[in-house]
Amino acid sequence: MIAIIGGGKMGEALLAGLLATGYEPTQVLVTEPHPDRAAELRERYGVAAAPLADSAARASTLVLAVKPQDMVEVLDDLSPHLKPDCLVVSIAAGITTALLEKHLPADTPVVRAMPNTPALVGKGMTAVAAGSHTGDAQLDHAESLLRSVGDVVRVPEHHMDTVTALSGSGPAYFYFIAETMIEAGVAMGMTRAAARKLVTQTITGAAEMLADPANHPVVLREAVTSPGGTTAAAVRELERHGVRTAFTEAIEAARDRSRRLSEG
Ligand SMILES: NC(=O)C1=CN([C@@H]2O[C@H](COP(=O)(O)OP(=O)(O)OC[C@H]3O[C@@H](n4cnc5c(N)ncnc54)[C@H](O)[C@@H]3O)[C@@H](O)[C@H]2O)C=CC1
Ligand SMILES: O=C(O)[C@@H]1CCC=N1
Repeated sequence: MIAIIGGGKMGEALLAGLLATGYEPTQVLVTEPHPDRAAELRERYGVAAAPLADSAARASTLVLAVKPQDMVEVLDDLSPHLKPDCLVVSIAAGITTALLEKHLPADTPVVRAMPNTPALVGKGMTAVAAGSHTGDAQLDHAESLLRSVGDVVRVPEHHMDTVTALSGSGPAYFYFIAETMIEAGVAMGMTRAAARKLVTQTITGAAEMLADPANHPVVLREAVTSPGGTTAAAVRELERHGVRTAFTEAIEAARDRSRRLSEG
């Protein structure tokens, strides 16, 4: 039995992914304090909602999908009820395996994971790191659960705040760029629908080319940049406005925020 604690955006994405890859609704429990939301998940997926103590007592794997700020309270509440040898997987930004272990029974195997919202369409990118009592088989199990919503890589835990800043928050950066490009098209007189179509297909196509490891981003950009042409004019403006530095500092800010989230 798997229990998902927190039926928000990411909890639902994981729930949908598990069911889509062969788990039965009877094998999954959800703990969600908002009754309307719990009812919605029950109706949409046919899974049972359970109080935290029941989920902790029945599940052999717990997936913690609550906000980092709620994590310590949730750990303290579930800890006395936890089934022996239960694997605890947290997807919360910034919450270290050391913090999880401190608030769980001694020797509890934990995995810290960082997915992203494209998990909702099966195209997530998740990084995982094991805690100090987690064996290979348990990490494999966590990885296979998360593979139900996309790709998974293993990283040393000291990289998890950087992962959070790159791929965890990353979709928001691309939406920010998309929004800006669409509005630029609208400002130049295009309909929003037409600008959106152009921008969306451009991002999709560019992402597919970038996915081939043989294609370096600089080489791809050079191929678009005709001598004396339009792209060179655009890139010169991006450099003049310090967009490269802005992105680097934005990603550093996300990493630093992730680091601070463990401090409460
Ligand atoms: N949204 C994102 O792009 C990503 C979020 N995360 C992490 O996933 C976690 C959840 O994020 P979202 O799904 O975006 O948030 P959300 O706010 O949509 O979901 C959190 C859910 O937890 C529930 N909850 C609150 N207290 C609870 C308790 N005591 N017991 C059980 N459930 C409780 C809330 O009612 C809510 O439905 C966070 O820790 C976040 O850092 C990780 C990767 C990406
Ligand atoms: O913004 C956040 O804190 C969460 C973690 C990564 C993406 N969203």
